[in-house]
Amino acid sequence: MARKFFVGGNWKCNGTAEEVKKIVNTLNEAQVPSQDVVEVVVSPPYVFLPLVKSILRPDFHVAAQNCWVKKGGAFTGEVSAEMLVNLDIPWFVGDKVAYALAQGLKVIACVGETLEQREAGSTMDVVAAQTKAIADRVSNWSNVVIAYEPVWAIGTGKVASPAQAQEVHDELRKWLAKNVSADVAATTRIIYGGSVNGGNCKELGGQADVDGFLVGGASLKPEFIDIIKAAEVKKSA
Ligand SMILES: O=C(CO)COP(=O)(O)O
Repeated sequence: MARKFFVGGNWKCNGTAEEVKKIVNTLNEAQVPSQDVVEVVVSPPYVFLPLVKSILRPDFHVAAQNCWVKKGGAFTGEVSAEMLVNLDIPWFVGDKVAYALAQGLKVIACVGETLEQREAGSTMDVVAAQTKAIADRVSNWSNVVIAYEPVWAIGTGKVASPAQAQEVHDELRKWLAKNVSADVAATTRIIYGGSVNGGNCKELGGQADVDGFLVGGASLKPEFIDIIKAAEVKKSA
């Protein structure tokens, strides 16, 4: 079974209500490949989640950025995973993966090495250890997308080369085959994150084991549409 391309836009801590409406308008007006070809998820800051959910085109979905790790209660400022489920927020991106998964949210789980770890040659050990920590908590792999996100490439403008991304994604898939199952390895989307933009997305997306992207800075700009369209490179692959 072919893996459907996945493009996540992680808005992090950005935007005013007006800016958010403008981004959503741009997304809503865009001509992009159909849902059969690409799955698109955007994660606005919490305060904008209901707004974005109410105005975003129905073929795109929203993700919450992180959640509280227990049931609700007297925890100032926290938002529990149960509240997200109650509001029909389907996706989650952040580091509280175990709790989000336990509540039935679909998660984008992030792994990746620092520059020091890459230079020391320990990328795969680091990625394997982080993936194991996630795998230990997953019972339903269809709810998981793994983002390999080298820390040194996040928000730096220093993107991994297509060969670097492919090498790590390939190794990560082999890890899944050995430690989880051949089926999970074949079907789990492994997406690349770290300074993806409209200029580098096609070459990265053309790599056999790059199943999409987790995009930060460029997801706030119109070039996010080009990144979504990079899904088309898989058609000719
Ligand atoms: O961290 C990221 C997405 O979660 C990547 O961010 P940038 O695309 O800004 O490097």
